[in-house]
Amino acid sequence: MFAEVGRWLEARTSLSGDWPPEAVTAAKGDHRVSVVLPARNEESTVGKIVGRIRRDLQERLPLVDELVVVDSHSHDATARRAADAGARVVFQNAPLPGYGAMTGKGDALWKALAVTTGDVVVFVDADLRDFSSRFVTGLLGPLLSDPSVAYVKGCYDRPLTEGAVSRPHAGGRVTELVARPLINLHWPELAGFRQPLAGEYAGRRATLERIPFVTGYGVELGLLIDLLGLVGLDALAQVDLGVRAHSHQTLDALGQMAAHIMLTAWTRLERQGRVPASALPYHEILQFPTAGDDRRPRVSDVSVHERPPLITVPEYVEGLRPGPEPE
Ligand SMILES: O=c1ccn([C@@H]2O[C@H](COP(=O)(O)OP(=O)(O)O[C@H]3O[C@H](CO)[C@@H](O)[C@H](O)[C@H]3O)[C@@H](O)[C@H]2O)c(=O)[nH]1
Ligand SMILES: O=C(O)[C@H](O)COP(=O)(O)O
Repeated sequence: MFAEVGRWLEARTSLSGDWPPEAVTAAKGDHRVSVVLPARNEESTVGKIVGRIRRDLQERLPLVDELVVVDSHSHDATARRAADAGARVVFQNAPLPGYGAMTGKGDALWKALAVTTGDVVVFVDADLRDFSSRFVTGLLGPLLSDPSVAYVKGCYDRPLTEGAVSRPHAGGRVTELVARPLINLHWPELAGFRQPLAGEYAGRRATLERIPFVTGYGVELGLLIDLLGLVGLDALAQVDLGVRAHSHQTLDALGQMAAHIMLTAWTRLERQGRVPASALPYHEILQFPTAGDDRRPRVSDVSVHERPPLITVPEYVEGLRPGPEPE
């Protein structure tokens, strides 16, 4: 099995430096490129990322046609910062109102896919602290230059930064302790993805609209597993984007994220007939808070919900794409 992974790594891994922005722009041809940033309370970073993409990939080079920030129920100035920097802001509940309101990152991405128009869509997290537009050009390189590639995932080194101290390679705790072991045990073909939970990836609309989106943090794992089934490993690629620094969540929040990842894996095992539907895991977890004064156990709902493939949504197929109305 790992021989196949080795062959794939050799054939399908590149470096962002392999894809100079000018060459990627030249390869764009008739493609239309949308960039989407899902953002929940990211007022401190979203404007800088949008501004960088605008300057480098819209004003200096004609690479990005559409730049959208999905405001994912923020309580801060995320929407204003994003709009001021030049993005079109879509509130998560606005598109496809007939499908009910939901929360979560995966739901934000599904809504973004519904309202954007690019045939190639790039997703970038809005909490990146050292964003470079090479993240976008690196992800676009393989897609725009090779029609057999359907989806490109970013990978990088991940420091763990606490205050002034930054430990190289110590970040990505859910990735290393949960996601990668799960993938190796159940979908070893995907073991070559260094950062399976990376929020930076790009895909062809024609592919993305054919798969479901888990609404919460399971979205990345769900996409990888479902894409493997839909298009096969050779249509997937990864690009090394260098180093990625972001704002870290609390250990308690990461525990909930880990549960989302495990439940998402379970839904795929069940769908693939590898575990019985009757063995549905419990959907709540009890945690002992690791921060603050109140250390009493707390229960969190970690249920995993899902949006259907957009190609099955009549309003989407008929092109009735709602605009960015306020929530
Ligand atoms: O309800 C939400 C939660 C998060 N986000 C945004 O999604 C991005 C990533 O969220 P974050 O909470 O920073 O996730 P991480 O702790 O960085 O988690 C990693 O692992 C997750 C699980 O796979 C992935 O979704 C993330 O992209 C990846 O960076 C950020 O722009 C958030 O603002 C939303 O839009 N809506
Ligand atoms: O991707 C992950 O594993 C989680 O987002 C945790 O990342 P961190 O350990 O860098 O906070």
